[in-house]
Amino acid sequence: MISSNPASAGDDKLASDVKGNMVSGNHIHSEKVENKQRNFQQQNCDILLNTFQIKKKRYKVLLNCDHIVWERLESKHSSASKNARHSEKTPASALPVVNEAAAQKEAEYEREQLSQRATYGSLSNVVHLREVVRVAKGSSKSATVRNAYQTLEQPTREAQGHATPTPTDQYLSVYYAERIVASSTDCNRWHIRRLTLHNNDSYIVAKWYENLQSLLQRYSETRVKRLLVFINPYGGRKMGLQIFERSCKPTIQLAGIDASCIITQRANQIRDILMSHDLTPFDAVCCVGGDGTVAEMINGLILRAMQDRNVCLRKPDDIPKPHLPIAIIPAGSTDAIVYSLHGTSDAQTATIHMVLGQRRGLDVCSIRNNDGIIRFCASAMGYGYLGDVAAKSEQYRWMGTKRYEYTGVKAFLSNRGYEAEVKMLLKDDETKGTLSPSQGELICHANCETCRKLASNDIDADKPSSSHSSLHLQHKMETKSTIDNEHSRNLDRNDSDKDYSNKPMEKQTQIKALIKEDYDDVITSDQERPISPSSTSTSSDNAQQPQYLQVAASDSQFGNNVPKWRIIRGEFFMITATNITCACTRSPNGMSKYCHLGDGHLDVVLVRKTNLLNNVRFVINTMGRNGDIRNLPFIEVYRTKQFIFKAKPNITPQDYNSIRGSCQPIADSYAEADANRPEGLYSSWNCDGEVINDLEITITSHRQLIDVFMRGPYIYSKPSLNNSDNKSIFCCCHSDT
Ligand SMILES: Nc1ncnc2c1ncn2[C@@H]1O[C@H](COP(=O)(O)OP(=O)(O)OP(=O)(O)O)[C@@H](O)[C@H]1O
Repeated sequence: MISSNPASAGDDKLASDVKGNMVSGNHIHSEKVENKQRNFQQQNCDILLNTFQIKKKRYKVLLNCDHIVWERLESKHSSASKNARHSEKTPASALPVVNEAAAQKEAEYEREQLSQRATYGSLSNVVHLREVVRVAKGSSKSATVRNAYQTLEQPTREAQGHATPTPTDQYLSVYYAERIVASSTDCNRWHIRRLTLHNNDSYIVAKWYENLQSLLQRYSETRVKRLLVFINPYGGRKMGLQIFERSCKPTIQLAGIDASCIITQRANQIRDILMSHDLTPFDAVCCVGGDGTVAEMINGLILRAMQDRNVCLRKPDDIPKPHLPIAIIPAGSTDAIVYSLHGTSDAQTATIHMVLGQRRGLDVCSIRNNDGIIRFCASAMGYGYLGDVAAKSEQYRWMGTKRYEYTGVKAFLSNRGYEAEVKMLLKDDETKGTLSPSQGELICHANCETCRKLASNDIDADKPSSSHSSLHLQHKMETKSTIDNEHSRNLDRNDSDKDYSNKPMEKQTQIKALIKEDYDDVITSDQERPISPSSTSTSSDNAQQPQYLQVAASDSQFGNNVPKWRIIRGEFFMITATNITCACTRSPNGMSKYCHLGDGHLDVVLVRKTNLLNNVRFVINTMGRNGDIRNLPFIEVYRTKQFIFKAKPNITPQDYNSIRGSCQPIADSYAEADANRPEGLYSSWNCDGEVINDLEITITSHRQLIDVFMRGPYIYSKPSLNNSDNKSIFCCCHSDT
């Protein structure tokens, strides 16, 4: 049904679009209009077209199944000149972008979304109903605002069987979320806007209100109604409560969400509450805090799901997915999880993603020692530099966020490298070593296809390492590694003396020598393996690629693309396994720019022990927007589902028993545990900001184990300088890099 205001219907493009009778100008595509009409019929929804006043100007306003569209009513002359001005603007797609492939994908999606706008005309304002938070009516503008913030939506009198009263309201307010594209570097913040429509005919206002309410019902299933909120008043600048009051509460009220808030009194209280209380009244859990608080919430929900299904908490056969989705409001010191999910650590943006109800699965890692699962981790696990920072920073919490800078510098200067062995389960195409971004690597973004794809042919790596398949592989690997131990130890010793600083080829050859590959039954040294003609190409591009990548290419030609264990030993400045990019305001690209939120893989970043200047290069490249650590010769990046870490491979059982153990950083026992450690020999693991002192751990990625209210970051699209990859490395010591 089309209801239109007879006074002005049919005289402008908007009306002709809707009716689909005429096609005028470049903006209207008859096919699209037909499709739209078909959709309308299928969904049996009314189309409303009326003239309203918006800020005392007359607008033609259209409501169809998905969109509210409004277009200024004005003289043809001024409209034509505006159109001309508009067409002069440079299209966004013409701008060069940093990650072209990813930005192109995102642009495609945006175009799809905006195709509606093209159908309506370039001067139309369009809001998708998916972004509408609330609709309210009233006899005045202020009355609509008052009504919008009222908590309960009373059922209409009609629904209760009473006769409908004569409508009197002449104002209608639509509250919707809008992404702010303030600049190329700042395109991920959202805010709430209000569109107030005025019409003297209160029947029209009532009709619009009813239609909007019924169309919004479509989204009600995915939107939160009853929310459990944990507020950590202790994290970050101790502003959790204020952030919630100022940035979240108004939006939560506007969305009509019934929120129950708990202010935490101690560490681990969130986990304990989630594991012991009845959660059935809630349909989502939210935390206001930093990464440690998020980790607590995720651990609590996963352990609760395991407990509810009577799964062994230490050695489960399978890890069940919690049924409650989570929302995260940033109020910590780093807020890397929120930044990686939304591309910003703006609290209102995080709240908007929660109230709009769009969710995506987030990978979570389990961390195990010999006794079973220690904890689950959602962001990053770091040994070496990051571990030292976490271990030392807690005692300086009184410094606030500055504690990371202070302990960061201390840990940086005192890092002499840590001996370790890493075993990873890799497929050939997951061996990224120094794979350059130009080779088609996509940044995870809103509507990311990599995360949507189902990994149907993957090994069952979501099963814990205690499951049969993993144990089998692990056992074989252990046997091989014992045979091979002596030889590799010699190599490792040599390796620690080497300088990788500016010799990529030499470094690649050394790395190649350090990698042992396990083809289930046979250990084949790189030298013995066939090199295909393509891998011996003399092109300069290929010459820059690591040798073991070339070997990997030859494997796939032999059809051997099953995951294999690879062992890497050496001395490292830092070993990091990232679940997300780990971006934050200080490091907008994060530790692993190309890590995906829901692909079931970890990015393992190995930073070899080199010299102080190279460590500085690494830090500068991690912090810069244009830097890419993968181009640095002493860094290797791998993508794996599971990896096993051993500190100092020749550790004795006595050493191990005296050192191992994990604790919360806030606990008093922390200092005690640290005091037992031999100075400078071992680092700790930093898992979501918590310290783990175990020296042998297995980390497994579990694909999309928890649902989070998010869309993923939108791609940063600053015009590039068309630099080659290497040019984007910042170096403090070489003018050419
Ligand atoms: N009332 C409280 N008193 C003391 N500790 C608390 C309290 N509530 C929560 N905690 C603990 O505080 C720890 C630190 O909080 P959180 O991680 O949120 O802040 P942060 O460390 O400043 O931020 P980030 O992790 O982003 O750097 C958490 O591990 C949590 O268990």
